[in-house]
Amino acid sequence: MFSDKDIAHFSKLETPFYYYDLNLLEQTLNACYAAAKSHQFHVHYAMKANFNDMVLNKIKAVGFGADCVSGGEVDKALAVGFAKEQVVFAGVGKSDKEIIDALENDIFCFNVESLQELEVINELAAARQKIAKVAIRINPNVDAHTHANITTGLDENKFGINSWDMPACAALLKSSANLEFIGIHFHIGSQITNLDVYKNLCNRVNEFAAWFEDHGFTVKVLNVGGGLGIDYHNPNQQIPDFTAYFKIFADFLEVKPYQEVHFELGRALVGQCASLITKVLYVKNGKKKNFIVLDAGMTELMRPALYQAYHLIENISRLAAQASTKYDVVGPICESTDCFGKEVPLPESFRNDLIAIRSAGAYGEVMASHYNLREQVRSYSGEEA
Ligand SMILES: Cc1ncc(COP(=O)(O)O)c(C=O)c1O
Ligand SMILES: N[C@@H](CCCC[NH3+])C(=O)O
Repeated sequence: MFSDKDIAHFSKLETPFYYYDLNLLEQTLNACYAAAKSHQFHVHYAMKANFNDMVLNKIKAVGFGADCVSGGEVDKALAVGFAKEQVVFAGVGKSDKEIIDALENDIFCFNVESLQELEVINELAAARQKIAKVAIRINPNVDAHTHANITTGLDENKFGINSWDMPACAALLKSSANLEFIGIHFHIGSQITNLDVYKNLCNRVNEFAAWFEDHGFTVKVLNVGGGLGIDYHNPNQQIPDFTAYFKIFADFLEVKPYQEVHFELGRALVGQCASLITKVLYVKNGKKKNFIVLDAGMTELMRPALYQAYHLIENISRLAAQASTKYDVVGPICESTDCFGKEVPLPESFRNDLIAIRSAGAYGEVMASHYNLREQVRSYSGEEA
């Protein structure tokens, strides 16, 4: 929800830009931290969701670790001051250079996604007289019941090591002198709103942890990934129910006294704290359709074009007016999928009206591109208002 002061401030800034509500971010982080702490759970923030400096600084200050998916993210996490013991490196395609840099930086662990990657990390660690801590990312074949394009834990997905490869994985771990097995890792998908799927995940985590322990390994870390969704239809009910989320794991995971439970939340922490603020360039009233053409497009926020994702769209120049007209709200990019919403009910809208596209804090600014040689999208926070 924007105050009159916010909107007056926006009208002085060049659009389009991401606007971050850092107070809301802080409240969300504190709620998550407290809920996790009550079960002694550890959270590594999934940096891929948003690596804007303003956001990362708040997250680091609360005390979360960083879950990184590229050498660039590892470097950034260390540069903004996350402790190396709190940096985890995941990803299905780590390059040799990225692995070497992470080894040199002595990060906490690698979440390993294939048998070949285990061999490569062992070789690269041996060449440097290092011991690499590894957690095995297991593909548990659990359906996250989310959009197919953001499901990661089914047999047909590219992520993780499949259950039938566990004997080979155990053998490799035993024969690899430069690997230290610390635990198991899972991530079944993103924007999960049906919390019941996490019960299925917990059952699989329990089975795999028992399997590794039966085969002579000590499983110190149970990393269950992230994926908690947000309510894109109600951006003003902003803080996800972290208590209910963590309670599922507290109730259904079998945790031994020497084990730690790790989470990698992204979207739930940052999703509601930003909006993309854009301006109406043109209004086109056709016979079949009315169009609003914005100065932001899929180059600034790709989710609708990529996953037909819903984001609430508001004309914040006319908040008091009735939503009397239906518009297709589109961007300036030369692609027909460059559309933020079809038949969106809005007040009658005019050139230069400010439009807010809500819930854009996660996978928004970080997925922006230069397609059509667009300028890099700007960002501001309420602290500058
Ligand atoms: C391995 C891993 N961990 C954590 C996340 C964070 O997911 P989310 O933003 O849905 O919490 C992702 C992205 O889906 C991921 O691939
Ligand atoms: N980028 C996706 C989520 C993918 C999560 C990364 N594993 C989104 O915008 O919803």
